[in-house]
Amino acid sequence: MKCGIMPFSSILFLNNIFCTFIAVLVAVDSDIQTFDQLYANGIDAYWNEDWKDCIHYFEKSIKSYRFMQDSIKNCSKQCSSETNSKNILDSYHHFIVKAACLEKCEKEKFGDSRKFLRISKELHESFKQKRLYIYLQFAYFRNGDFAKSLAASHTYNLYDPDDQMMISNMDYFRGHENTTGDMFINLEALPHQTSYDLGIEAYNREDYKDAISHFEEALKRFYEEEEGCRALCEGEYDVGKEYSDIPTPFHLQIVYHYRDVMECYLRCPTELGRVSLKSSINNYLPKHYFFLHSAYHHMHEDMKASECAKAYLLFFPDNLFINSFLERMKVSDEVKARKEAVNFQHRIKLQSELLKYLYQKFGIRDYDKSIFEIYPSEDLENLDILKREKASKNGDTLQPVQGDEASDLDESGQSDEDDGYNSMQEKTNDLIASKDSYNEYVKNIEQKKLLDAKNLEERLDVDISPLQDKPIGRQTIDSSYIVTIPETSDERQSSIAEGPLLFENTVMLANSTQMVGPERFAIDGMATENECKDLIDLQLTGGLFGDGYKGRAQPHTEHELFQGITVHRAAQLAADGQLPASVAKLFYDLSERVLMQVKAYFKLDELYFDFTHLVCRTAVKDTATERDDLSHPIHADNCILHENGQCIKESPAFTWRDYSSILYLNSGFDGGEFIMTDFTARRVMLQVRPKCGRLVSFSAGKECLHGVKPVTRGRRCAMALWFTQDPAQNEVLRIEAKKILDELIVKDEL
Ligand SMILES: O=C(O)CCC(=O)C(=O)O
Ligand SMILES: [Fe+2]
Repeated sequence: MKCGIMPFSSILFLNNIFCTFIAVLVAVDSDIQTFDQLYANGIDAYWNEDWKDCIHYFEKSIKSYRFMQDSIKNCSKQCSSETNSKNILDSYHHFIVKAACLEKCEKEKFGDSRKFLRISKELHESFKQKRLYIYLQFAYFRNGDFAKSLAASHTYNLYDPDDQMMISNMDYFRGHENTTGDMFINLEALPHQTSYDLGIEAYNREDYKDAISHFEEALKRFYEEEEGCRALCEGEYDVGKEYSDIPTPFHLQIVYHYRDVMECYLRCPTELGRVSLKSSINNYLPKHYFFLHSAYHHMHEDMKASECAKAYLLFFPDNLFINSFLERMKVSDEVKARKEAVNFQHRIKLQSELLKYLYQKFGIRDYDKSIFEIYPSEDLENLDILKREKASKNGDTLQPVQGDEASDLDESGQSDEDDGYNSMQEKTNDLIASKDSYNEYVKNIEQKKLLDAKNLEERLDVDISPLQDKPIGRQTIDSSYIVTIPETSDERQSSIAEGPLLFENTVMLANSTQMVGPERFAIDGMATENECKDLIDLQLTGGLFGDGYKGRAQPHTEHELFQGITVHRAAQLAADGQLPASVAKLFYDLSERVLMQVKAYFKLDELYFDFTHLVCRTAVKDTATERDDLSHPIHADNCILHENGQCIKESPAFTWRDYSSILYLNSGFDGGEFIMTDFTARRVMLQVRPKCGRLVSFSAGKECLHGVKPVTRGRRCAMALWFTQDPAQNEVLRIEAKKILDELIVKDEL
C-alpha cells in the first residue's frame, strides 16, 4: 500500500497519516470490527480507486467513533447519577460504584471485552483533527458526489483554513456552476456553537428575544457537552502503558492517572470554544452570560439580566460595565448569579487547586500553565470589537457599495420599507425628555426638509447625469443652494439653540434648521488653541497609520495618509511614559465635554461612548490638487449606503451608533471641508470649514449623509466621536483608559 493522498484539483501528495496507526478494536452494533481494519479497508479501497468501498469504510469509521464517544458519555452520565458521594474528589466509594456501573454500561453497549474501547492516541488525534475528510472529499468527488465532496472539503477547510490543498478545492467549488450556497455544510458542526452563533447573529440584528433563546440553548448544550468531554477524559487513558518504565505503586498510579484526567478536564471549556485547529473563542462561556445579560436587559427582564450579570462577574469580578449596571439598577444581594455558573466555577476552582497541589507535591514545574488560565483575561472590549470585526470583515468600513445609481427612492429620500430615521426615533423615544413636544418639533423639521428637498429638485441648476455611472458617495457636486457655515461665529450668534450650550466660551454656529436637516448643530469654542495644539502633538506622537482601518494607511484615497489614535492607546502610552499624562487626560476630558454637550443639545437622557478617534489626514506631497475623489466618501455612520440610495442598518455598519461628532483641531490646510449631501449622496447641501475648537454634531443615520472634501495640501486633524444610546455598547476600552489615567494622575500627585 502506498502512503499518500491526492487532492482532486492537483496531483499533490500528502504523507499518509494512516501509516502509523496502531491496531485497536471497536465494536459497533453486532458487527465487530477494529478501527484499523476499517481504516485499512478504507485506504485499500482508496488506492484501488474503489470509491464506493472507500466511502463505506470511512463513513463507518466516523459513525463508530461517534457511537463510541456518545456511549462513553452516556454511561458516564448514567453512572454519575447512581453515586451520590458528597466528596467526589476523594471518595473511593464513589470510584468503586462508578467503575462497576461503567463496566456494566459499557459491556451492554460494546459487548464483553473492554479492549473494544481502546483507541490509540494517534487515531484519536486523527479523528479530532478531522483528517478523515481529506480522504473523503476526494472519494466523494471521484464517486460523483459533488455536494458531499464540497461539504467534506468545507468541513476540513473550516478546521484548518491554512491547508493549501483544501484552499484550492474550495476555490474550485466556489467557481463551479453547480455550487449553491446551501452546499457549504460543516459536517462537524458543534450544536452548542451553532446556537451560540445564531445568538450572536440575532443579537447583532437587535432581535433580543431570539438572541435569548439561542444563547440559553447554547448554554444548556455547553454544559451537557462539557460533562461529555469530561467523561471522555476519564475513558481514554491506558494505565500502565504510559508509565511502564516507572514503578507504579497503587497510590502513585492513581495519582498519575488522576493528573492526566484532571488536565484533560480543565482543557474541556477551551476545547468547547474551539472553532478551528488554531483558534478557540476567547472566554467562550462567560460571553454567553454577557450577551444574555444585555439581551435580557433590552427585553426589560431585569431580574434575569441581573442573574446573568452576576454570573459574568464570577469570571471577571472587576468588570466596570457590569458593576455599574448592578449599581444603577440597585440590584440587591438577594439576587444570585445563575446557579449552573456558580457550580461550574466552583468545580473548576476545586480541580485547579487540586492539580496545583499535585504539581507542587511532586515538584512538577514544567506543566502547561495555560491549563489554569481558562479565562485568563477579559477581552470584553472584543465584545465591542466582535461587532467591529464583523463590521469590517468585508473590507472597508461604511463604504457604500459600488455600482450604478438606480434610485428607487421617493422624493424625500426615504425608501418605503426602511425608514431608519423614524425607527431611530422610536428606539430613543423613551429616552428623550419632553418626548411629545420634541417629536412634534422633529416632525416639523422633517416636513420642512421634505418641502425644501422638493423645491430644490425643481430649482437645481446642476446636472448630475455625468456622475450617474460613478459609484455613489465618492464624488459630489455642489448644489446651487449650498449652505456654507461661516468662518467666524459672529454672524450666527442669534441662532436658536435646541438645548443649552454648557461651556463657557462656546458659541452657537448653526442649529438644525440652519444646517438644512434634522438633528445637527455646529458650535465654536469647544477647545482652546493650546488644547488643539497639544492634541495634534499627541496624535503625531502616538498615532498609528491606518488605525481603525486594519492598518490601511490610505483607506479612502491614495492622495492622503490617515493616522489615528484612541483614548485607550493614549492612556497606555502615557502609562509607558511615552506621552505626558496631562495630554492623554486632555484627550479624555475633552471628549467627555463633547458627550455632555451633545447630550444636552439633543436633550437625551442617556448617551454612551462607542468610539473616539483622534485622526489626521495628510495630503501626500506632490499629489494632484485637482482631485475628483473625496477625503472621505459620502456615508452615514450607522448604515450601509447602497447604490440604489438606500441606507440599510446591516453588517458591516456600526448599527448601534446614534450620534456622531467631529471636533476640529486646525485650519491652515487646503480642502478638507466637512460636507453634508442630500439623499442622492451626490449634491452637497452644506459645507463646514474646519478650525480649532469647532464642533459639528449630527445623528448617525441616513438622514445625515456626510463626507470630507479632498485635503489637497497640509494636514487636517480632528477628534471624531461616535455615541450610542445602548448601554450594552458602552465602550469598555474607554473605561479601561479612565482607570489607567486615574492611576497616573494619583501617582503624579504623590
Ligand atoms: O472628519 C470629518 O469631518 C468627518 C469624518 C467622518 O465622517 C467619519 O470618520 O465617519
Ligand atoms: Fe462619518
